Amino acid sequence: MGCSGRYCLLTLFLCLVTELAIGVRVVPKRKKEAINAADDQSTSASWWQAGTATPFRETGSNAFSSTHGLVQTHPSADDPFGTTFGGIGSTIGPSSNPFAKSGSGPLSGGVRKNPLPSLARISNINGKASLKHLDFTSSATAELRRNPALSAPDECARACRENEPPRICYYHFTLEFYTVLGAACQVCTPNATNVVWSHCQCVLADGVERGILTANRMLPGPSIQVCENDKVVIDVENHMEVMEVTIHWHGIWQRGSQYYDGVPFVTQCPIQQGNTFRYQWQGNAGTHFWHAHTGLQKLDGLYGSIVVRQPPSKDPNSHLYDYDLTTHVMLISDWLHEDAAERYPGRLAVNTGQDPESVLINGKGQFRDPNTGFMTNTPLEVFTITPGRRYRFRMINAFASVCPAQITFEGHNLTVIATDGEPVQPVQVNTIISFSGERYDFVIEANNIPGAYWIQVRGLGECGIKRAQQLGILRYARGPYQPSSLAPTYDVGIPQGVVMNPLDAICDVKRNDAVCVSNLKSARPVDKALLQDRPDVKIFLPFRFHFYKPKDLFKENTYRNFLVAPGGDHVLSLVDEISYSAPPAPPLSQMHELSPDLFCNGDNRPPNCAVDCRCTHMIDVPLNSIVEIVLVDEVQSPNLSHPFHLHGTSYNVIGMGRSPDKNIKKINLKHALDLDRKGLLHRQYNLPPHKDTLAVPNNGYVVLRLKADNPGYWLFHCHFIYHIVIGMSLILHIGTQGDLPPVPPNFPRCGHHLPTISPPFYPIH
Ligand SMILES: CC(=O)NCCc1ccc(O)c(O)c1
Repeated sequence: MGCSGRYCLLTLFLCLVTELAIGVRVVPKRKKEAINAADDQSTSASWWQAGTATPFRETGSNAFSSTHGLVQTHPSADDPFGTTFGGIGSTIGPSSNPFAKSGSGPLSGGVRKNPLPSLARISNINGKASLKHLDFTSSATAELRRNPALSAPDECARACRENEPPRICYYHFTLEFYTVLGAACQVCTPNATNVVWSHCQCVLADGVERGILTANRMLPGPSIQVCENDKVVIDVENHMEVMEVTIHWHGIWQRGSQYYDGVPFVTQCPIQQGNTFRYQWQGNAGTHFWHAHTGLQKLDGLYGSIVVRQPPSKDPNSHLYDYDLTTHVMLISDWLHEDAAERYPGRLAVNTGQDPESVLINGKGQFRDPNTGFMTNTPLEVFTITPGRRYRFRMINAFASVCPAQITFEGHNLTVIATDGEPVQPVQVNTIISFSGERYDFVIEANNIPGAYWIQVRGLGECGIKRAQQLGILRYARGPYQPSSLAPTYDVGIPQGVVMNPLDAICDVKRNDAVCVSNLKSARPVDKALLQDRPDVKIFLPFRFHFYKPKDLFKENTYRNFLVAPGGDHVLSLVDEISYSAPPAPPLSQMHELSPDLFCNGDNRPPNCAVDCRCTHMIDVPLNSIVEIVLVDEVQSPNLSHPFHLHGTSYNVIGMGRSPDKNIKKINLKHALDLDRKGLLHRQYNLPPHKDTLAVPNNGYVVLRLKADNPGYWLFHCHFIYHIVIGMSLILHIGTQGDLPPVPPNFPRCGHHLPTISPPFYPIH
């Protein structure tokens, strides 16, 4: 079968190129009927169907590439090469801040008075309106007007300089129920120069219509890009009907701002519908991201990037790149074509399991309907580079499902220089495998023949079943927009070469085909105290699933939560034989009101706690103690490696691997303890890398160390979203109540209301 008319089945890769130009219609959710419906509407061509004489794709400044693209106009003070990314910003004038008061202060607009060319090449951040935010709602406007100390998002996304005073960067997120391919997509018509107006509220995703959740009607939501020492203020206005929410700032340590970590019923009460909650924190440097931490909302669209930049002098790897552009942030996410809640607890017949249909790169992509072969024609993400230059890319794995993601750039090596925000000694690889919650920063040198090259993101593990993948384009400025090679398919991908983060977890031998996370070396000093032989506290944490027999689960008057895994098993998550359940109010702000009986851990199990023990799993460690955590994978499901994320601080990866004992088919706590006693747990103390999210190899273990110097209640959990909701979490409680900053004034409260039952007002007959 080949191409039939505009469509093609098997020779999709050939047609991808032509499809972009001729505009194939979108594949809607309900397969057959809906495609016919789309056929009926095809006479009124939508603007993303680039069937016009001057397809917007040719300009490089359409709405989609404009937030992440690069055009050759409007050279700025910071951009000696004239390769500034203009896009939207270049169309709406010189100032990013529509409220800019000319003359003085942080609101004085985007024109820099004292450019520092020596820094420009390192951090080529254009101070103009390059970041799409759509957050100038009346309340955001009012706040910026009211408070002249605040800087707007585009003023904060800038080159960072050593002696520059910090800014207060203000963001406003409006959270709503929203739609992919809603009517906004008919309103955002490109103008004569093919530039879509800056407040376009069209969300395209992979071209498949569905209801979603958004912040400021964008996918991903607004990007927070600031300099180290800036203060970041985000007003989160929740307009999601009948939904509570919290936002977690993944990778931000929240030192001194413990109350703004965004964990429901741990650090705050969730934000009710109609309420606004003001988060404020100062970020540690690095590539991070924000996402909803309540329920499954993250998977429905509530996420966005955070970049905290530093002056080049503070980054040990700054000599390795020329540009660190706001547009070269690469957030990858997995994507369903229905609400995430459709898969929880999970179905038995259709749409079983929790595996995504699709993958997005910065919220963009195309989708090939496996039943029809039809492909959507929505735009792919394009990253533009200039020949000879070296670019820092900041990749964020915002996946929510269990699939690892593999990212490969055709014709280009990747030099990994940081992970989870922390610098590492550079290593050159060809492909990076990452897990939910991880970040990898890498340098790409534009040293190939100027042209366009494919970027491929493949979902591995369970995603291999549906062959979920996505493509993007790495484009040389002034070159063609379309790669000359065939589009890589799931099965015939870009050659993989050296792998960062191999799934086989063979990390204790020298090899030249792969680099394990535990082989990375920190590029900043590691606290000596962390590397002592005996940590102050040593915690072994095995984790697994409890498999329910339906007759035990569906008993009269019992309502235990569970997940229907892809194979139909009904499972509950256990860490150290405990399934985490949230307390009714946050211990951080309302500890004195919570019954001590709520809390438990491996040494203090509630009386009569059964095989599916549920309580608020909390482990106390003294402030400033050196803590070692050994995570042991007792899940024993092939293909599944669980990434554990720690809030409040990073840890150092001392070791990872599998049992050296070939007779041991499955590792468990007892065996790991045994290995440790014999000194056979792999540990290495030479500059172990800092991370905050790390996959425990399947049938293996990891050894982590941290200094417990940030007091608070910090969630430590598997970052797979469906595993969080079935209890694969615990609280690492560092220090005591007295070590905490005071509860902010008027901090929202929550909890049960169970007064004594009062006597009736009127006599009962
Ligand atoms: C035999 C077995 O281990 N089955 C469970 C596997 C599983 C459990 C939970 C998930 O989310 C998942 O994707 C897969």
